[in-house]
Amino acid sequence: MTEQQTQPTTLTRVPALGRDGAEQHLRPQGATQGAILEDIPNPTIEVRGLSLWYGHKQALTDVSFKIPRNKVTALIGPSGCGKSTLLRCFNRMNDLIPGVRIEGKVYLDGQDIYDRSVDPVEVRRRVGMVFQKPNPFPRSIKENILFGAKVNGFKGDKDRLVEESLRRAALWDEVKDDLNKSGLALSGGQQQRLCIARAIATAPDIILMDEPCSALDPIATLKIEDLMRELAKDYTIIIVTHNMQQAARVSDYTAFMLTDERVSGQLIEYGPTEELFTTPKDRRTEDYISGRFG
Ligand SMILES: Nc1ncnc2c1ncn2[C@@H]1O[C@H](COP(=O)(O)OP(=O)(O)OP(=O)(O)O)[C@@H](O)[C@H]1O
Repeated sequence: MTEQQTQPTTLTRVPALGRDGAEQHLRPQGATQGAILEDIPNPTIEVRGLSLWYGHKQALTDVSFKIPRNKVTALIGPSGCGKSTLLRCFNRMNDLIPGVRIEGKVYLDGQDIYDRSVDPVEVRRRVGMVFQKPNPFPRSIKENILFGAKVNGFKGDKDRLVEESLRRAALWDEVKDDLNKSGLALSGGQQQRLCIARAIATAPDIILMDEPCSALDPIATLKIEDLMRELAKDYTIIIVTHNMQQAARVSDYTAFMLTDERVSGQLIEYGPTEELFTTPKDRRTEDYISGRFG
């Protein structure tokens, strides 16, 4: 566990709730959360009663919430609580893991992405993903951008696509004279922005980011955080982060998840980031954001 994970966020202002008896949790501990449906009109994603098992092991339990369009939503919670599993449900990446069973619904713009009629490849085009460790292909910068576009049968102006994708990922000025250089020759932060540009090039609606800054230094991290805010003007961004300060800095909405001895992968609390960090409704959220566990 990193130092950042254990430190309470400086933005935290927790309410003075009692520490004992009935006030321990505003919601009964261990209760399945059912629907946590903030009033979010026209969400990009709606999750309803989502549960997931890896073989016999349950990793998500009855998760329901709506993810707002063109905002940054952060998934936070202690290690192993199911954040990455939930994130991977949004582009059907869990389908690729043998033995996975899913119940419940994930609607993308009102369409159930697990419906038989839906092509998972099309889902993954609409829902791009950026991983913890930058993973450019061992090809040129230009080829990295064009790869997904080619797979999707892109017929437009390739040079324009490369430039626009790199501009949107705030990388163009740094690489415009070196487009044939290997993506692997870039710095870690530049590689991550190249991966974001590669995701953007397939014209997604949503970009999933699974701890995108955990392998980066503080300066590269701030650049990616600025970029996330910029990208949220055009895309719905969902980020998994261990770093609560980062969640507080970049996200509009935050979902707090927990696995305890009774229930795996529950959504404990969800709402506007400022509210969740300053006036959490559930004692477990308060304990987590103030560094008392996890
Ligand atoms: N491919 C898999 N096969 C079996 N179990 C898995 C698999 N991936 C995750 N799990 C289990 O599911 C649970 C949730 O894992 P997940 O990676 O989603 O949690 P997380 O909150 O993202 O954790 P971390 O913050 O440590 O990355 C954990 O108990 C984990 O061991």
